[in-house]
Amino acid sequence: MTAPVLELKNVTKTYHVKQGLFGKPKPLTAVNDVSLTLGRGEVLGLVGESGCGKSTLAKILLGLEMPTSGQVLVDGEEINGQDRLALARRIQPIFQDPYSSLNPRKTIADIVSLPLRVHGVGDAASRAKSVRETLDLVGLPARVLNTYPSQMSGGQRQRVAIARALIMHPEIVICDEPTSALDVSVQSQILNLLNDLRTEFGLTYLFISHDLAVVEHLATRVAVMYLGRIVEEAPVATLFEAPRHPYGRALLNSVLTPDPSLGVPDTQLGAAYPNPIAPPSGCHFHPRCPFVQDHCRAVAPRPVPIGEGHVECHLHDPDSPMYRADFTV
Ligand SMILES: Nc1ncnc2c1ncn2[C@@H]1O[C@H](COP(=O)(O)OP(=O)(O)OP(=O)(O)O)[C@@H](O)[C@H]1O
Repeated sequence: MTAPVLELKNVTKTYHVKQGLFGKPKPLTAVNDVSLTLGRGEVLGLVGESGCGKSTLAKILLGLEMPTSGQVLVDGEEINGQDRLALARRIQPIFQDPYSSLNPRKTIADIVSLPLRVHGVGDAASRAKSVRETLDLVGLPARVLNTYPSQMSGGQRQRVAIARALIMHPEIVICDEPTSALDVSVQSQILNLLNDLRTEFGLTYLFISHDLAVVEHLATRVAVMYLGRIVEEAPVATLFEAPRHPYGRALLNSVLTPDPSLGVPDTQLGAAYPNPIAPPSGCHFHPRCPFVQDHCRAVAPRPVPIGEGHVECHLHDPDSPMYRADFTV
């Protein structure tokens, strides 16, 4: 891996959720002790079912949520509360639905120049020049400058969102399902654009997607998230050829729903996704795991380094009674 540009160390985010009108708030751990490292120029694909904590992780990286515990480091420097504005210059988001993430009352010129104005970068003339150059970069003509999001197609709107993200010259872009609201015919154009921009500017992406074909196409590494934890992380080829965690395999075998708005792969795992307020004992995946044994119900697995990644499963832990040296799923 190249020098790490972004590191998460034991990051946990716990919300307190009230159930019913008079219920006492109960802890819900949306992100649970996550450690991840992104090398410069890498694309880390983050996959998992709806509710597993992907967006919460993205919000923590964007400074929109503070972690309950753990550290976020950019270029080896820990980011804390006061650094959030500075962080926003280096980490920018592209969200799923460009229509709701773009202010319908603002012109494209206003939308794309907003980050420059918020951060007090340049004067009006230099900002206008940056906007024109950035729109050109994402394949939009200067004539769109004075139009509104409603006058554009979905693909054009996502290009505007990409321009807004890039105008600050960020190092890291958090792409949260950036193509799932788009027509299939437009998706590949946007993916190719993201890929070209990454190569040209040496960008690092965290790429959140439920679409494994997209992740395989774009990512260099993949992290599989389940109930707030990264249960498997590996280079993309390794994960797609031989997933080591039973959940990783289930995801790969999943039939993707034809309706992208659902954003949920059908894992065909039978048992329902667990309630994060009352997670299963031991290994959180045990109620759905085809390899479950009593040990899994009693003891939580620990992350075991394997190759250039890690996996959390007793079958891979040499210290576990379930260890099977030859196990692949
Ligand atoms: N502000 C909040 N307050 C309470 N619970 C929250 C909050 N935000 C998220 N959660 C809960 O945290 C868990 C993780 O949610 P999150 O949105 O991060 O998942 P996700 O994987 O991004 O799902 P999706 O793909 O549907 O967006 C869920 O159980 C969700 O209900």
